[in-house]
Amino acid sequence: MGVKHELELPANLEPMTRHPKVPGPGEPMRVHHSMCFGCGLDAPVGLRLNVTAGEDFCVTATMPVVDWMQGGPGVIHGGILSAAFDEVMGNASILIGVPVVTVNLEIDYAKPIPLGSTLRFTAEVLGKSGRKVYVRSQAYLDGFEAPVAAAYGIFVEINLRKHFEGYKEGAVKAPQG
Ligand SMILES: CCCCCCCCCCCCCCCC(=O)SCCNC(=O)CCNC(=O)[C@H](O)C(C)(C)COP(=O)(O)OP(=O)(O)OC[C@H]1O[C@@H](n2cnc3c(N)ncnc32)[C@H](O)[C@@H]1OP(=O)(O)O
Repeated sequence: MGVKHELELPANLEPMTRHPKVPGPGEPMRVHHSMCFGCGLDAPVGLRLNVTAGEDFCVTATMPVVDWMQGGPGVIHGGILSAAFDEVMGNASILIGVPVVTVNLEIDYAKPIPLGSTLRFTAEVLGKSGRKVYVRSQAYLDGFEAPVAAAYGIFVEINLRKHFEGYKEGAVKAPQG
């Protein structure tokens, strides 16, 4: 069946501006947390996604599909792909300069994705309405014609300090030295 679904966007989308301090097109997005499962370089197990800023409200990313990501024999686990979409779309939201967390994630899985392949992602912020940020992402194996999977996410703006208050004591710290 392939990628079939569209996110219903509200009518009252607000104009967005790209934050002046985010990386320019072609530059790497900054790791938001070194122990993050999605992008952190110190995380003991993680996707270590490399996300690159694009034009306007777009990012791209690549992810090698390695053996520990296996779900069915020889192919990626759907939850791993979902986590990758979450991370890539969260990074796209950074371009409009608001700290967000995911509240809703929808995925279309169109083709099995073999271990040993490299996934390429595109993601773009479609709009903002109040605290809600609407994002879409697609994943490709060869070229950019037919996506092998696609995702829509709704992210909600948070007050970073307040949101994580009470959880930081339990945070896993990066190894020293
Ligand atoms: C790792 C994190 C680092 C963060 C640093 C920032 C760096 C930038 C990102 C980098 C990349 C990260 C990528 C991974 C990101 C995750 O994976 S985050 C982890 C998973 N997500 C969570 O843990 C979020 C858990 N949820 C919550 O804490 C609370 O629901 C929230 C998000 C604080 C919202 O609660 P609230 O402040 O009480 O607000 P509430 O009125 O309930 O909702 C606000 C609006 O959202 C709407 N909404 C709420 N839930 C839903 C829903 N499920 N569906 C649709 N709409 C909804 C409400 O209807 C409301 O709409 P309006 O009435 O304003 O029109």
